[in-house]
Amino acid sequence: MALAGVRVIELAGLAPAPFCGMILADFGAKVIRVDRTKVSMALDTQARGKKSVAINLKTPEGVAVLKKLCVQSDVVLEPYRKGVMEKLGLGPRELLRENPCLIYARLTGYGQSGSYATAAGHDINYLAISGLLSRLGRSEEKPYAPLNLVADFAGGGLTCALGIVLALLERTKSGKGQVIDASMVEGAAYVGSFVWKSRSIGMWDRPRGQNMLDSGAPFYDTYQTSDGKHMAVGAIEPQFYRQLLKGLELDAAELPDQMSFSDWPELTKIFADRFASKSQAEWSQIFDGTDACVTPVLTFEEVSSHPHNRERASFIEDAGGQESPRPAPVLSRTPAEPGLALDPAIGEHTLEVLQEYGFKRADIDQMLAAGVIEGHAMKAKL
Ligand SMILES: C[C@H](CCC[C@@H](C)[C@H]1CC[C@H]2[C@@H]3[C@H](O)C[C@@H]4C[C@H](O)CC[C@]4(C)[C@H]3C[C@H](O)[C@]12C)C(=O)SCCNC(=O)CCNC(=O)[C@H](O)C(C)(C)COP(=O)(O)OP(=O)(O)OC[C@H]1O[C@@H](n2cnc3c(N)ncnc32)[C@H](O)[C@@H]1OP(=O)(O)O
Repeated sequence: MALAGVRVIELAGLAPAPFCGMILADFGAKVIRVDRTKVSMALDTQARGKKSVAINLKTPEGVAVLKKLCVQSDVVLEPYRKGVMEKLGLGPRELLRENPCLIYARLTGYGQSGSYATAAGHDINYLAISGLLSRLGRSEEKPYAPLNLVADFAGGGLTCALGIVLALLERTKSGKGQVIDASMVEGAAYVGSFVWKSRSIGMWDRPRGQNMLDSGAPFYDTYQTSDGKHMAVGAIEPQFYRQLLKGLELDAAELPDQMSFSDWPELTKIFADRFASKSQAEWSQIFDGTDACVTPVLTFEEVSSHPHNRERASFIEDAGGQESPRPAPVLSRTPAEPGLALDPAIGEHTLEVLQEYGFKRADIDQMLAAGVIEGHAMKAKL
């Protein structure tokens, strides 16, 4: 796999950093998640392929353990509020002094500087400060956050993973590590570059929800079908729009022009009436195999059995029978091989990992007795 041999220490976080760690693990990195002690349940639902060690970082011994892990690793990924790692004595200065090759990735909402740097926040706040949230939502309605996909995952976890891979690539030339300041505000804004830069061609001149790609246009929207399901329509180009009209059995000569903004609400009603006259399956049959850019809106229960997804094996099932998306993109020679085992329990691999990183069994036992580390597998054996 592409990242085979890369060792990553991931400090346990809420959602974006776990996703970043999962991407690295999917593509072959050895990812060790550092959990807190005295925690019964892992909040990391993105733990595929990771190992877990539980260390109490509020003890000097715990800090020393983490340092020793980081000295032998390529990447440390931390998801805490600015200043938390420094308070623990685990800031970049300390860790890079001991391991100058270390890539120190800091994934936060607001970044490591600026007046919001130490403020708590979540996806919706970062999206708001990026400017993007102001553009999301239907006409005459308040802004709407599309799940926590944009800041947490696209602008956060994924962008941070890109930063880590770039730093690993650069390190092959310089031999040096570096610090990555991944701000979800900036990552989200960057993901939104198209919106920013396509203002120059008038793409966003109209209020929220009245533009071509933000649910303003009748040919770029979803429509309810007679069975209460939905179809997605993305017939932008004239040749595809003609096919949409053909499928809907509408005559272009009797309709307003496709690009007549003022007629879009009327055209939307006409399309909505048509879509409401047949079931999703009937519309799928009509549009499948055409270039009308019309597809059924599938539920999570339906996606893996849709012929296209099934043919590409786009979804995988883990040992617990839970489905999830296959890692993307697909590399021809060194594709990802996602682990299918159940997610690790907190501290499941403490003993195994510490021994692998050179800790003596007697020292491990001592730290275990003192509550510096915890290991469930270890407990079972004792
Ligand atoms: C929208 C998403 C968030 C969705 C997440 C949800 C899936 C989950 C959120 C709440 C969960 C529920 C809840 O916990 C209650 C139940 C718990 C139960 O166990 C399970 C069910 C629950 C219902 C549970 C279910 C779900 O999991 C939830 C619903 C996001 O937007 S995520 C993005 C968030 N933002 C960031 O990540 C940006 C960077 N981080 C931060 O800004 C802050 O970390 C943050 C997120 C604001 C949290 O601030 P907080 O004050 O809590 O922490 P920090 O200031 O960062 O400090 C961390 C302290 O912890 C110490 N520490 C860390 N590791 C260790 C260790 N190994 N040992 C000892 N101590 C450790 C560290 O030293 C810090 O201590 P100090 O405060 O003393 O400095």
